[in-house]
Amino acid sequence: MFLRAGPAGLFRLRHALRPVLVAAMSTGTFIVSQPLNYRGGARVDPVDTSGTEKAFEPATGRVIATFTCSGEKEVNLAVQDAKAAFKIWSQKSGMERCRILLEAARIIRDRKDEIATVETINNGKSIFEARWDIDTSWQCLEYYAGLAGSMAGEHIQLPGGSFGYTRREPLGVCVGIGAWNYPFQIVCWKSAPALACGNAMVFKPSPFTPVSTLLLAEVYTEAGVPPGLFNVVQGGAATGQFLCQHRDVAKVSFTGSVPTGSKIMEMSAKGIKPVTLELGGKSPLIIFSDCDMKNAVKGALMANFLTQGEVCCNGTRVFVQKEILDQFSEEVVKQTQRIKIGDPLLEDTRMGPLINRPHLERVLGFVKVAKEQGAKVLCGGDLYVPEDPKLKDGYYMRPCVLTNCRDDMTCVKEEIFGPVMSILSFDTEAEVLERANDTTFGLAAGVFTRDIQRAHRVVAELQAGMCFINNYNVSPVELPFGGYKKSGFGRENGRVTIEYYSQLKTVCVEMGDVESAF
Ligand SMILES: NC(=O)C1=CN([C@@H]2O[C@H](COP(=O)(O)OP(=O)(O)OC[C@H]3O[C@@H](n4cnc5c(N)ncnc54)[C@H](O)[C@@H]3O)[C@@H](O)[C@H]2O)C=CC1
Ligand SMILES: NCCCC(=O)O
Repeated sequence: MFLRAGPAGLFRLRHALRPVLVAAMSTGTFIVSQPLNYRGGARVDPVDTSGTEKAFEPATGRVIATFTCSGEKEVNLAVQDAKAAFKIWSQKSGMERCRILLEAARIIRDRKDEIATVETINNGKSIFEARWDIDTSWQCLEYYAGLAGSMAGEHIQLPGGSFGYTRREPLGVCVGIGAWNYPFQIVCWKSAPALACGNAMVFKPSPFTPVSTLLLAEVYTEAGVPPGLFNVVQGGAATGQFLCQHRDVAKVSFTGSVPTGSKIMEMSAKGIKPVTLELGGKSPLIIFSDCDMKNAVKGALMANFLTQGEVCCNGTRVFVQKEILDQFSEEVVKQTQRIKIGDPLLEDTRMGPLINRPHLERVLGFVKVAKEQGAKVLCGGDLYVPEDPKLKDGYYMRPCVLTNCRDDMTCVKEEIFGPVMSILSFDTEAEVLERANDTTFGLAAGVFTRDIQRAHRVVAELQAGMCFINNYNVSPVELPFGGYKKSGFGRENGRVTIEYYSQLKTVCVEMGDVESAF
């Protein structure tokens, strides 16, 4: 599918052909034949291996790429290239970095349809949604481009004309490790602040979704970052471990599950490396009886069914005040049954396939256990086989709404990471707050009410890093995103993320004589 990048003429030809290529990309046709590692400003095959992996098109179950996982030598080469590029990049002014990041944002905007199409093919989410993800990706680059030029330290006056100042300095080579649910957005949310602060990055995508990260690598090169500033190594746990344990890596930013996050923290602790951990969740969404019902129902769908429910911050525990339980459930079911499932590249599809067969079976298993434990299925929760024969081996299921749920059920306690909403009823504000917080996770939470005092009182009590009032799962890049408790720490997006990709140097300047104790 991708033409090889080579001389400038061929590069221009590829640009000219892009709209045609995008139009030609349909479900069941895409194959990746180029190398999937990126080092020194070009696609490369790894010099050594820690196994091979296959990437699939979830819509059809077809293999779209077979690739080599990077071994220790390849990881080392990527880190050394990043180290060399860091020397050049970290010496640039904030405004110079700003211009290059803005150019990268512009290229992503121009290539939005192509990147969204590749994302849809490899992840399974609908093209409609993938375009949203690409928007939040270039917006992130634009946002941090804006901050790059204004990063500064402080000047502090001291007695006798002496003074101090602080310098905000980059960390060095940062590692990013991503999950498969938002492949392009995740790599942008990590690399944009890292590069804006003057760091280099080596990124490892999930082996399930290796493809779109390469497009970002090419975009950065085209925008003018030094070769080696942004490198990609492919692979699974072994490759990730080589990265985390590498002595020249200054920081690890990880998105993924709690057990892997815990291992990453352990490895980083050995090297005293700072980590950002964006982990799982089991977030509460609280619907009070005075809510705007139409918006609350829309919010519940947004909180549960984007990306086939494979979203870490989903509000999967939907607490509904008893007075409106029946009306709310009826309306949610009606709207859920209208969701169009099928070929994710079709414009009117709103739910595509899950990421792979084992994950689909795992999610269906949760529904089965929920029924055994007494939950009632109001709709969905079963396999879906689209009529189109080319989709028959895809990983589809109908979105599921469960009611009669109790706090001790597996579907209410564990992260399902699929399109399964659990409805629970409640009586009072105090009761629902206690139940909402009764979890080891703390990524997100939401509340729907028309009572403004109650809305703020409730979010102040919720133990979650990302709270929504009268909406859910919107992702403005200006707002910090991250978890409490086992959902992790550190933040992505917003001004505060600068703190996680830079360090402060304090300089103390004596203007008089040294007052010595000796
Ligand atoms: N808080 C957030 O922003 C998000 C959290 N997640 C969470 O991620 C999970 C789903 O993603 P998965 O990819 O299945 O998670 P995962 O933890 O299995 O894998 C995540 C990444 O870590 C790598 N990895 C696995 N073992 C490793 C090791 N020992 N050392 C270094 N790297 C290793 C994987 O290859 C992959 O790139 C869910 O729990 C979900 O809630 C997903 C997206 C966003
Ligand atoms: N835009 C949603 C980010 C959350 C996630 O990566 O799961």
